[in-house]
Amino acid sequence: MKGAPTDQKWHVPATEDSPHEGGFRAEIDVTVERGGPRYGELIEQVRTFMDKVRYANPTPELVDEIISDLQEFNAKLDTVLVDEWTSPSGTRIDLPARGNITLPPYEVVDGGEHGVTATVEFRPFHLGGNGVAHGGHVATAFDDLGGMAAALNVHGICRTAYLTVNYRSLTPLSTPLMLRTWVERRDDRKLFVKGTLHDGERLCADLDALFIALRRGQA
Ligand SMILES: CCCCCCCCCCCCCC(=O)SCCNC(=O)CCNC(=O)[C@H](O)C(C)(C)COP(=O)(O)OP(=O)(O)OC[C@H]1O[C@@H](n2cnc3c(N)ncnc32)[C@H](O)[C@@H]1OP(=O)(O)O
Repeated sequence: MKGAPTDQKWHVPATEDSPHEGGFRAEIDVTVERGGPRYGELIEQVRTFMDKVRYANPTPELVDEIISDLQEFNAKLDTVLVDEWTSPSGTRIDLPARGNITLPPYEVVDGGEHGVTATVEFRPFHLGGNGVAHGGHVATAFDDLGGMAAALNVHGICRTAYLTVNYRSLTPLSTPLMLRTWVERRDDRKLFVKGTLHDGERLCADLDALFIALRRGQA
Protein backbone atom coordinates (compact mmCIF):
# COMPACT_ATOMS: atom_id res chain seq x y z
CA MET A 1 0.00 0.00 0.00
CA LYS A 2 1.21 3.50 -0.71
CA GLY A 3 -1.27 6.33 -1.20
CA ALA A 4 -4.51 4.56 -0.19
CA PRO A 5 -5.97 1.09 0.36
CA THR A 6 -6.73 -0.69 -2.90
CA ASP A 7 -9.62 -2.96 -1.96
CA GLN A 8 -12.33 -0.53 -0.87
CA LYS A 9 -15.92 -0.52 -2.10
CA TRP A 10 -17.78 2.76 -2.41
CA HIS A 11 -21.52 2.63 -1.90
CA VAL A 12 -22.56 5.53 -4.12
CA PRO A 13 -23.08 4.28 -7.67
CA ALA A 14 -21.64 6.37 -10.46
CA THR A 15 -23.75 7.12 -13.49
CA GLU A 16 -22.55 5.81 -16.79
CA ASP A 17 -22.02 9.11 -18.55
CA SER A 18 -21.16 11.43 -15.75
CA PRO A 19 -19.98 9.93 -12.53
CA HIS A 20 -19.52 13.47 -11.19
CA GLU A 21 -22.03 13.91 -8.35
CA GLY A 22 -22.18 17.22 -6.55
CA GLY A 23 -18.87 18.53 -5.24
CA PHE A 24 -17.15 15.21 -5.51
CA ARG A 25 -17.39 12.30 -7.87
CA ALA A 26 -19.77 9.63 -6.70
CA GLU A 27 -17.08 7.10 -7.28
CA ILE A 28 -13.47 7.76 -6.48
CA ASP A 29 -11.19 7.13 -9.40
CA VAL A 30 -8.29 4.96 -8.37
CA THR A 31 -5.52 4.36 -10.84
CA VAL A 32 -2.00 3.09 -11.05
CA GLU A 33 -1.49 4.01 -14.68
CA ARG A 34 -2.35 7.63 -15.35
CA GLY A 35 0.74 9.70 -16.08
CA GLY A 36 2.74 6.58 -16.87
CA PRO A 37 5.23 4.50 -14.93
CA ARG A 38 7.50 7.46 -14.10
CA TYR A 39 4.79 9.88 -12.89
CA GLY A 40 5.94 9.32 -9.29
CA GLU A 41 9.47 10.33 -10.25
CA LEU A 42 8.09 13.53 -11.79
CA ILE A 43 6.29 14.36 -8.55
CA GLU A 44 9.44 13.58 -6.57
CA GLN A 45 11.51 15.90 -8.79
CA VAL A 46 8.97 18.68 -8.24
CA ARG A 47 9.18 18.17 -4.48
CA THR A 48 12.99 18.19 -4.63
CA PHE A 49 12.84 21.39 -6.66
CA MET A 50 10.66 23.00 -3.98
CA ASP A 51 13.12 21.84 -1.29
CA LYS A 52 15.95 23.51 -3.15
CA VAL A 53 14.03 26.70 -3.90
CA ARG A 54 13.23 26.97 -0.18
CA TYR A 55 16.90 26.92 0.80
CA ALA A 56 18.74 28.35 -2.24
CA ASN A 57 20.06 31.89 -2.49
CA PRO A 58 20.45 32.12 -6.28
CA THR A 59 22.24 34.84 -8.19
CA PRO A 60 20.02 37.11 -10.34
CA GLU A 61 21.53 35.43 -13.40
CA LEU A 62 20.58 31.97 -12.15
CA VAL A 63 17.06 33.23 -11.32
CA ASP A 64 16.74 34.43 -14.95
CA GLU A 65 17.92 31.06 -16.23
CA ILE A 66 15.60 29.03 -14.01
CA ILE A 67 12.59 31.23 -14.88
CA SER A 68 13.13 30.58 -18.55
CA ASP A 69 13.54 26.81 -17.94
CA LEU A 70 10.31 26.82 -15.91
CA GLN A 71 8.49 28.73 -18.64
CA GLU A 72 9.44 25.93 -21.02
CA PHE A 73 8.22 23.26 -18.60
CA ASN A 74 4.95 25.11 -18.06
CA ALA A 75 4.42 25.45 -21.81
CA LYS A 76 4.90 21.69 -22.18
CA LEU A 77 2.32 20.98 -19.46
CA ASP A 78 -0.08 23.48 -21.06
CA THR A 79 -0.45 21.00 -23.93
CA VAL A 80 -1.77 18.21 -21.68
CA LEU A 81 -3.98 19.96 -19.11
CA VAL A 82 -7.13 18.05 -18.04
CA ASP A 83 -9.78 18.56 -15.39
CA GLU A 84 -9.28 17.67 -11.74
CA TRP A 85 -11.16 14.39 -12.15
CA THR A 86 -8.91 13.00 -14.85
CA SER A 87 -5.55 14.21 -13.64
CA PRO A 88 -3.33 11.48 -12.16
CA SER A 89 -2.68 13.70 -9.13
CA GLY A 90 -4.72 12.45 -6.17
CA THR A 91 -5.77 9.19 -7.85
CA ARG A 92 -2.49 7.27 -8.11
CA ILE A 93 -2.93 4.98 -5.13
CA ASP A 94 0.42 3.31 -5.83
CA LEU A 95 2.26 6.57 -5.09
CA PRO A 96 2.93 8.44 -1.85
CA ALA A 97 -0.02 10.73 -1.00
CA ARG A 98 -1.77 9.41 -4.14
CA GLY A 99 0.68 11.39 -6.29
CA ASN A 100 -0.70 14.70 -5.00
CA ILE A 101 2.15 17.22 -4.88
CA THR A 102 0.30 19.51 -2.48
CA LEU A 103 0.20 16.91 0.29
CA PRO A 104 3.04 15.94 2.61
CA PRO A 105 4.13 12.60 1.15
CA TYR A 106 2.70 9.72 3.16
CA GLU A 107 2.50 6.00 2.65
CA VAL A 108 -0.49 4.08 3.98
CA VAL A 109 0.67 1.07 5.97
CA ASP A 110 -2.81 -0.11 6.89
CA GLY A 111 -6.27 1.24 6.11
CA GLY A 112 -9.87 0.16 6.49
CA GLU A 113 -13.07 0.81 8.43
CA HIS A 114 -11.04 0.64 11.64
CA GLY A 115 -8.81 3.56 10.63
CA VAL A 116 -5.63 4.44 8.83
CA THR A 117 -1.98 4.07 9.76
CA ALA A 118 0.52 5.86 7.57
CA THR A 119 4.12 6.95 7.59
CA VAL A 120 4.60 10.59 6.67
CA GLU A 121 7.77 12.55 6.07
CA PHE A 122 7.64 16.32 6.00
CA ARG A 123 10.02 17.63 3.39
CA PRO A 124 12.56 20.42 3.79
CA PHE A 125 10.11 22.76 1.99
CA HIS A 126 7.51 22.11 4.70
CA LEU A 127 9.67 24.26 6.99
CA GLY A 128 7.86 26.51 9.43
CA GLY A 129 10.94 27.84 11.21
CA ASN A 130 13.82 26.69 13.38
CA GLY A 131 14.19 23.51 11.32
CA VAL A 132 10.74 22.06 12.08
CA ALA A 133 7.48 21.61 10.19
CA HIS A 134 4.96 24.37 9.62
CA GLY A 135 1.80 23.71 11.61
CA GLY A 136 -0.39 24.19 8.55
CA HIS A 137 1.33 21.30 6.80
CA VAL A 138 0.75 19.10 9.86
CA ALA A 139 -2.95 20.02 9.67
CA THR A 140 -2.99 19.19 5.95
CA ALA A 141 -1.66 15.69 6.65
CA PHE A 142 -4.30 15.21 9.36
CA ASP A 143 -7.06 16.51 7.09
CA ASP A 144 -6.29 14.12 4.26
CA LEU A 145 -5.70 11.05 6.42
CA GLY A 146 -8.58 11.93 8.77
CA GLY A 147 -10.76 12.30 5.68
CA MET A 148 -9.52 8.94 4.47
CA ALA A 149 -10.41 7.26 7.78
CA ALA A 150 -13.91 8.77 7.56
CA ALA A 151 -14.28 7.76 3.91
CA LEU A 152 -13.18 4.19 4.54
CA ASN A 153 -15.59 3.97 7.48
CA VAL A 154 -18.67 4.99 5.49
CA HIS A 155 -17.46 3.82 2.06
CA GLY A 156 -18.15 7.26 0.68
CA ILE A 157 -16.82 10.76 0.44
CA CYS A 158 -16.72 12.98 3.53
CA ARG A 159 -15.98 16.63 4.01
CA THR A 160 -14.25 18.34 6.90
CA ALA A 161 -16.61 20.33 9.15
CA TYR A 162 -13.99 21.17 11.77
CA LEU A 163 -10.43 20.17 12.39
CA THR A 164 -8.57 20.89 15.61
CA VAL A 165 -4.87 20.13 15.83
CA ASN A 166 -3.13 20.21 19.18
CA TYR A 167 0.58 20.75 18.69
CA ARG A 168 2.14 18.84 21.56
CA SER A 169 5.83 19.02 20.57
CA LEU A 170 7.91 20.04 17.55
CA THR A 171 7.46 18.07 14.33
CA PRO A 172 10.77 17.31 12.61
CA LEU A 173 11.45 17.51 8.88
CA SER A 174 13.01 14.69 6.81
CA THR A 175 12.10 12.08 9.42
CA PRO A 176 9.68 9.18 8.98
CA LEU A 177 6.78 9.82 11.37
CA MET A 178 3.77 7.64 12.22
CA LEU A 179 0.34 9.17 11.65
CA ARG A 180 -2.81 7.35 12.78
CA THR A 181 -6.45 8.36 12.27
CA TRP A 182 -9.62 6.57 13.28
CA VAL A 183 -13.35 7.18 13.62
CA GLU A 184 -14.02 7.32 17.31
CA ARG A 185 -17.77 7.76 17.00
CA ARG A 186 -20.35 7.90 14.24
CA ASP A 187 -23.69 9.66 14.54
CA ASP A 188 -25.51 9.22 11.22
CA ARG A 189 -23.58 11.43 8.73
CA LYS A 190 -21.28 12.81 11.43
CA LEU A 191 -17.95 11.10 11.90
CA PHE A 192 -15.91 12.14 14.91
CA VAL A 193 -12.32 11.43 13.98
CA LYS A 194 -9.25 11.31 16.21
CA GLY A 195 -5.63 11.14 15.18
CA THR A 196 -2.07 11.16 16.42
CA LEU A 197 1.31 12.01 14.92
CA HIS A 198 4.37 10.45 16.53
CA ASP A 199 8.12 10.75 16.09
CA GLY A 200 9.07 7.40 17.58
CA GLU A 201 7.48 7.39 21.04
CA ARG A 202 7.11 11.16 21.15
CA LEU A 203 3.69 12.65 20.42
CA CYS A 204 4.09 15.61 18.05
CA ALA A 205 0.42 16.45 17.53
CA ASP A 206 -3.07 15.07 17.89
CA LEU A 207 -6.30 15.57 16.02
CA ASP A 208 -9.94 16.11 16.92
CA ALA A 209 -12.10 16.49 13.82
CA LEU A 210 -15.62 16.20 12.49
CA PHE A 211 -16.20 14.91 8.98
CA ILE A 212 -19.63 14.86 7.36
CA ALA A 213 -20.55 12.12 4.93
CA LEU A 214 -21.85 13.87 1.83
CA ARG A 215 -25.38 13.23 0.67
CA ARG A 216 -25.80 11.94 -2.83
CA GLY A 217 -25.35 14.77 -5.30
CA GLN A 218 -24.32 17.24 -2.60
CA ALA A 219 -22.23 20.16 -3.86
C1 LIG B 1 -9.31 4.06 -2.34
C2 LIG B 1 -9.13 5.50 -2.46
C3 LIG B 1 -9.33 6.17 -1.11
C4 LIG B 1 -9.37 7.65 -1.25
C5 LIG B 1 -9.71 8.29 0.02
C6 LIG B 1 -9.86 9.73 -0.21
C7 LIG B 1 -9.52 10.46 0.99
C8 LIG B 1 -9.60 11.91 0.68
C9 LIG B 1 -9.65 12.67 1.92
C10 LIG B 1 -9.73 14.13 1.61
C11 LIG B 1 -10.18 14.84 2.84
C12 LIG B 1 -10.19 16.33 2.58
C13 LIG B 1 -11.43 16.88 3.16
C14 LIG B 1 -11.49 18.36 2.97
O1 LIG B 1 -10.52 19.05 3.10
S1 LIG B 1 -13.01 18.99 2.58
C15 LIG B 1 -12.70 20.75 2.38
C16 LIG B 1 -12.85 21.54 3.67
N1 LIG B 1 -14.21 21.54 4.13
C17 LIG B 1 -15.15 22.29 3.62
O2 LIG B 1 -14.94 23.08 2.69
C18 LIG B 1 -16.51 22.13 4.22
C19 LIG B 1 -17.41 23.34 4.03
N2 LIG B 1 -18.69 23.08 4.71
C20 LIG B 1 -19.64 22.35 4.13
O3 LIG B 1 -19.55 21.96 2.96
C21 LIG B 1 -20.83 22.00 4.97
O4 LIG B 1 -20.92 22.86 6.06
C22 LIG B 1 -20.78 20.52 5.50
C23 LIG B 1 -20.76 19.55 4.30
C24 LIG B 1 -19.55 20.29 6.38
C25 LIG B 1 -22.00 20.24 6.32
O5 LIG B 1 -23.12 20.65 5.60
P1 LIG B 1 -24.40 19.70 5.35
O6 LIG B 1 -25.44 20.54 4.72
O7 LIG B 1 -23.99 18.46 4.63
O8 LIG B 1 -24.82 19.22 6.76
P2 LIG B 1 -25.51 20.03 7.95
O9 LIG B 1 -25.13 21.47 7.96
O10 LIG B 1 -26.95 19.67 7.97
O11 LIG B 1 -24.76 19.34 9.17
C26 LIG B 1 -24.92 17.96 9.41
C27 LIG B 1 -24.69 17.75 10.89
O12 LIG B 1 -23.33 18.12 11.19
C28 LIG B 1 -23.33 19.18 12.15
N3 LIG B 1 -22.23 20.10 11.83
C29 LIG B 1 -21.92 20.61 10.61
N4 LIG B 1 -20.85 21.40 10.71
C30 LIG B 1 -20.47 21.40 12.00
C31 LIG B 1 -19.42 21.99 12.71
N5 LIG B 1 -18.51 22.79 12.13
N6 LIG B 1 -19.34 21.76 14.03
C32 LIG B 1 -20.20 20.93 14.67
N7 LIG B 1 -21.22 20.31 14.04
C33 LIG B 1 -21.35 20.56 12.72
C34 LIG B 1 -24.68 19.85 12.03
O13 LIG B 1 -25.03 20.53 13.23
C35 LIG B 1 -25.54 18.65 11.75
O14 LIG B 1 -25.74 17.96 12.97
P3 LIG B 1 -27.20 17.37 13.33
O15 LIG B 1 -28.11 18.55 13.42
O16 LIG B 1 -27.57 16.46 12.21
O17 LIG B 1 -27.00 16.66 14.64
